[in-house]
Amino acid sequence: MTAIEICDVGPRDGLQNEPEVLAPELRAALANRLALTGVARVEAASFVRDELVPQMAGAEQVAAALEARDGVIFAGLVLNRHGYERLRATALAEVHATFAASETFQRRNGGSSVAEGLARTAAVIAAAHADGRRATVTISTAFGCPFEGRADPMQVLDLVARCAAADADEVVLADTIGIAVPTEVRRAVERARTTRLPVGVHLHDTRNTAVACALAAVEAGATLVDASVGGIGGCPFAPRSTGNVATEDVVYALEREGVQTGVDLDALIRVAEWLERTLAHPLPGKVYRAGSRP
Ligand SMILES: CC(C)C(=O)C(=O)O
Repeated sequence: MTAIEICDVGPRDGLQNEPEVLAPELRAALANRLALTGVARVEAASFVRDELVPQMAGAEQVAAALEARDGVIFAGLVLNRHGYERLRATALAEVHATFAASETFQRRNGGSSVAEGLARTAAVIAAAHADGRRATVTISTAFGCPFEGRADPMQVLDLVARCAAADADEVVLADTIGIAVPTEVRRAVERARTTRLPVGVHLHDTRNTAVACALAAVEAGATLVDASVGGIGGCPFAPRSTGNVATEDVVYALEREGVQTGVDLDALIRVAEWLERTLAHPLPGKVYRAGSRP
């Protein structure tokens, strides 16, 4: 049986698009609940400027309120060395450095060119390794950009190769605007694996293709799937973007297809129910409403 890792990005990518700003303690409570469900990793915080993403303010307080648990890695997202310096002062074991494949998106989201985003990422990887931390690189808009359209698969492969040359521990291909279909994802994962880096995918369900894309990615050898409990999320810098694929929807499909995720689906559904009460609105995910079985 294949086994893969699930990274729940709900406390970061999910909550960053909620109209209500949750206090750091509540965001940490979500991460701690997720850590009890068997997910391998939780992306708990984002070390970005408060004025750009107010929902992520107080990342240090989130990190301080996390409860360490065997077998679960808590990670934080950064865009540059400044973000990494903030993360460095915390106990987070893994950094997720990110830049975009598209020039326009990288300019809006990261304030730089793609080349500069890559250089910043390389600097984060070096600093993280010097501190004994794992460094994953997430390439956003790896399938398409809201401003430039479809991504060039060969340009994305070149970026993956550059991440490998910069000694990344893993690369994650992000479908920021939920535009990909399974065949594209399968080919992108296969190409990225030629660099010998472990490859993950980060999927948004904007066009209802994300669960199928996750299955295709795993068939192609992806070892990590990012997803968000309840399917919350979006991107403050991508017009009309919607949530990440719901973690419980992906776990249901993968497990039924014989892929081990290590996640207790019923426990995860209880977290989605708690989140629905906390946010006081229904979440986009399907399985938490339908239940894990008839
Ligand atoms: C910023 C990145 C990591 C992201 O969340 C996305 O591309 O969806």
